[in-house]
Amino acid sequence: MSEVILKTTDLVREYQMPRPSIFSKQASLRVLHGVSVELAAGQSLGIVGESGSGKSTLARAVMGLERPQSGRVNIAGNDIYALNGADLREARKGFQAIFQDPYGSLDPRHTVRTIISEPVVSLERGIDAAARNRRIAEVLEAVGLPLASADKYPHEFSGGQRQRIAIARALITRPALIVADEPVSALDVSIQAQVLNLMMDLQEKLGLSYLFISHDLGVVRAITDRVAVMHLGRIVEEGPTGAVFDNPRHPYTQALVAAVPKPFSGRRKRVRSDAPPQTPVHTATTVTGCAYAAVCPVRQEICLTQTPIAKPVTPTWSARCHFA
Ligand SMILES: Nc1ncnc2c1ncn2[C@@H]1O[C@H](COP(=O)(O)OP(=O)(O)OP(=O)(O)O)[C@@H](O)[C@H]1O
Repeated sequence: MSEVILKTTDLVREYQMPRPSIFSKQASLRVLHGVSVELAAGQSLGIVGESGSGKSTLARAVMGLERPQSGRVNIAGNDIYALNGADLREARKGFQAIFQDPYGSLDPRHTVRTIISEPVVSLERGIDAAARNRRIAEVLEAVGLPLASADKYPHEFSGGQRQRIAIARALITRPALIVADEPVSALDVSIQAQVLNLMMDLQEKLGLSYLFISHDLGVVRAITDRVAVMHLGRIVEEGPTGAVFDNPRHPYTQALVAAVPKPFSGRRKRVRSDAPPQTPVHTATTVTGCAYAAVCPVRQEICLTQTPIAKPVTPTWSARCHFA
């Protein structure tokens, strides 16, 4: 077994509920009921489940943002809630987050340079301006944005570009683990595929590990090696993604999978750039459950659509896609 980058043990998280009256007893809502998950270095673990099942609460607990009432979060050998001060800052460089909303998560008053460099400024206090600028150039290049983007403001970018900025900010401390909470849910389906492909490329190049939270099983199938299914704050099933989705054992997983539209039943398969165009593109099943694909004339990448394209086209195979 390869090195474990993330291990949560019996996480319990409760929220205090408002008292209906001063005479009522304080009630609490238990959202995580002893959640234990494990992620091997360089791999991706998906967390799926209905809205309200506790996925984001788990993400916040892993990120050290909300202390659980009990249980432990261990990242790269560090017990996160046992650390503080310089030790915590050092450990924090090793894990970063990407959130759902590329509009809300970037401060509109700041330039991209300021936004991207914020994690190094707060976690690597001794870093000088030249080293910081080198890091900014490095991460902008990694996410496919021009260096000139650094001096622009978030409103000057599209949703997909903003999510690239969020990814650049997450990469700047050179983390090993990225917690991605619904990172593509707010994006157009065609842009979702580009961002997912970027995340997969970065994983290959940088050896990243992803804790990938999504309610979209198609997206999770595309990007994760293993998946844990959450129901009412408990993990009810965990295993290799293909096996869990193709042969779900828990009735809740069976219901989740059954609720997904047909194209989802396609298996994960990457088409490499040198692969011959042997599969007619109109049979394409996309990562997002769309059934049609066409090559974008601008980006020369496969774009995904929910409606049929006029006629089958032969893509240039300049991007990876997922086929039935
Ligand atoms: N700060 C909070 N105070 C009180 N209750 C909360 C708080 N945060 C979350 N909850 C409750 O915890 C439960 C789980 O919420 P959570 O956001 O983790 O679910 P989720 O699976 O991520 O849902 P979604 O997919 O809709 O984001 C919900 O019932 C939610 O109302």
